[in-house]
Amino acid sequence: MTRKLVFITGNKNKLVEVQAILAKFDIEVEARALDIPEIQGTTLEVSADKCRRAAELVGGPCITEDTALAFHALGGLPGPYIKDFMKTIGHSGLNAMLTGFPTKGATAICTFAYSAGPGETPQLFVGETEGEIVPVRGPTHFGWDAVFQAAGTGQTFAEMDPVFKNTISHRFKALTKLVDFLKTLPE
Ligand SMILES: O=c1nc[nH]c2c1ncn2[C@H]1C[C@H](O)[C@@H](COP(=O)(O)OP(=O)(O)OP(=O)(O)O)O1
Ligand SMILES: [Mg+2]
Repeated sequence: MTRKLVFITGNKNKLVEVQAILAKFDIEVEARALDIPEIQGTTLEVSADKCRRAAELVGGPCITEDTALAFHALGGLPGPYIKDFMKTIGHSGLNAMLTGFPTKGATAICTFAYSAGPGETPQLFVGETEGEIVPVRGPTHFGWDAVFQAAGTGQTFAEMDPVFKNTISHRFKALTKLVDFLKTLPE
């Protein structure tokens, strides 16, 4: 039976990837384009709080997702604050931040959260993909895709066939964990 999930996100590119990945698991995604306020804290704290607020807003079960980009040379920053960094300093700024540091290594971290409804503690599912920050290569329409070269591929996420990105990405890895969890719930 096809399962339906309500996904609260203001990001159309995320939605496209989530729908493509979950279609393979026979899960239909109903999107609500709400921009949920995000607190400061660890990626886990930000993710759990975002989902708690989303469940209150929609009044039922839902999923949310928070994406972080952790630079190894900077102790994991910008982490969950990558969106503000992108907006403020852009692709070249992300490269410039690492000038003089011995490693350009970065971890893309995706944290999905599932809440069974208002007042229900969100369950978290984390996926990570290793890579490094490189000068822009490929289309620039999705966040930092064009400056993140995934380890072992020689390609930035932006250069890749989207179908391939969806088999190695932080998002794919987190979603497989969410799918395993959903299988334990009644239909
Ligand atoms: O696979 C990705 N490849 C490249 N860039 C990405 C990816 N996934 C998220 N991103 C960007 C979007 C935003 O600049 C930041 C995460 O912030 P984040 O708060 O999780 O996303 P968002 O505010 O755009 O949407 P949402 O309404 O789901 O919170 O990293
Ligand atoms: Mg956000």
